[in-house]
Amino acid sequence: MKILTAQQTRDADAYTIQHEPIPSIDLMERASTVFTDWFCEQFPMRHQMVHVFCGTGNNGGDGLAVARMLHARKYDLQLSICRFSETGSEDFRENLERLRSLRDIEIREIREDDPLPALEGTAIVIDAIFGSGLNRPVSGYWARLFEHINESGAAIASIDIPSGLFADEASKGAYIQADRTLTFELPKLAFLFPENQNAVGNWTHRSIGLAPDFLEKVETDNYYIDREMVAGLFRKREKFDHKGTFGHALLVAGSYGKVGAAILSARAALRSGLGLLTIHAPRCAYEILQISIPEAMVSIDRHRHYISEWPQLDSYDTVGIGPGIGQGQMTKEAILPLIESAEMPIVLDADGLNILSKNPDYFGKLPANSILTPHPKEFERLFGPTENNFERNQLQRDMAARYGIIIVLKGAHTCIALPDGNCYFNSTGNPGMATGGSGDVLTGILTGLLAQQYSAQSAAILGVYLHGLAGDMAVKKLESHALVSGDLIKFLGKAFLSLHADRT
Ligand SMILES: NC(=O)C1=CN([C@@H]2O[C@H](COP(=O)(O)OP(=O)(O)OC[C@H]3O[C@@H](n4cnc5c(N)ncnc54)[C@H](O)[C@@H]3O)[C@@H](O)[C@H]2O)[C@H](O)CC1
Ligand SMILES: [K+]
Repeated sequence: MKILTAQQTRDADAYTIQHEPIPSIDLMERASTVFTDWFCEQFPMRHQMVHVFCGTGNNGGDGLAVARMLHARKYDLQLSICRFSETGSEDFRENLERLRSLRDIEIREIREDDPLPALEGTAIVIDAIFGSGLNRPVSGYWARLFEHINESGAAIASIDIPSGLFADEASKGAYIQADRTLTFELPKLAFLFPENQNAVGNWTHRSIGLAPDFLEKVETDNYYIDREMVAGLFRKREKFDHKGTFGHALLVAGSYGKVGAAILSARAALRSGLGLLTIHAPRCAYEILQISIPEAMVSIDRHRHYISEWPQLDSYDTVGIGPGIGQGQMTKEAILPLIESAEMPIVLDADGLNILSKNPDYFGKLPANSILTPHPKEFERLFGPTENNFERNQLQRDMAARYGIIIVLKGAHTCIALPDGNCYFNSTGNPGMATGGSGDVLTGILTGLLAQQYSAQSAAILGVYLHGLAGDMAVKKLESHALVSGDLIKFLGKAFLSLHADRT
């Protein structure tokens, strides 16, 4: 699914009006009906007061239409228009007329420096003040109004985007802190960054029927990973496939006290359909690995506690490096030449990344299309600090392009930056997965998929999605406090199965 900029959304809007064709007031009516239906599902109780705050642009027009629709559905309403402009957009004015003709909804107007309106903590606020047309940060009196609404204790539902938030750049002014947001047609980039989590709350998107041919053609470099995209990447096994078809991976993992990371990663690799797995680990891990993962072969380092060498790479389709290896001098001296000698895309995680970050001259030696999986702190160590998530996203994109690698920045919406400049944001996963070993599991999945000859791009998108999906399935059975990373491996099979269902 594509992510569009505010300008592209306006273009989609205009194209739909012209080519469907549909009068713009009717498109607003359609959008408002979509919001109203969603709102009634979210807040089915009709005894709470609903206070609709409207601006004077088209987002405000939506708010007026929604008020009319909720009135017809017997909700108790109060309505306030924030008078930024005396005229307002054409569709705003038309909806104001329609609402006035009902006569039984009181329409209050708020002008700059008026006393702030009374707002009950038990009310529900519908935020229709600014939409995607916001063109400067909100400050002064209107910022105080936003603060008043945010602090009222009322539940807040935003139409399209929380007012004051920019859809595709960092937000500097005041913004509404919604509990829930329904956005029209496609997700907005700002929703995917953690700094905006307290603005968008629990968000969802629904189609308002914007022109499919426009959405098909419009060019973007941002995508939201959905089931359809992933089902298209996933390959089913054929009758005459054998273990040789599914590749042989080498996993370089573990050190004294961190053999568990190697186990988690190895199990995840095997559960993602890998043909053969060899784990290269220090001597202290030998019995532990042989007993806990009978499916894997073990290549033993001459050092008892740390990795200090690596096996010949000729017989492997890929190498996963990092889980639990530590950052000792010996390990560094083994890992850096390993990176340099690999001729196929590899997966680099955890201490593998930390070693790399201290040796930036090795960035350029990474095999093309290698997958790096930093969390935000590791990303910062690798590529430096940034002011906000939009800047960090740009840096991620630039680094992926410069070094011809895939950077998987882990987070609530893990972002996969490809060498071609495109970014894919994940839609699966939950806070229960923020637990030790979760990253080791992802490394295993990615290594397993790469060895099976998925392209590095497909492996990254499919692997990240499956990892989150397994977490979503696990959390339904276990609740997020109780989830441990080993559970992700247990639910990988179910996650694969659900993709099967989409392919048949
Ligand atoms: N595109 C769609 O798919 C549809 C969108 N709809 C809704 O329309 C809004 C976008 O409406 P637009 O009129 O372009 O913008 P806003 O309502 O956000 O209002 C902008 C309005 O306010 C002025 N302004 C901007 N920033 C500030 C500020 N900081 N302080 C004061 N005034 C400001 C600006 O000059 C404009 O006049 C979209 O989000 C949807 O909700 C349609 O209903 C249907 C399809
Ligand atoms: K809004």
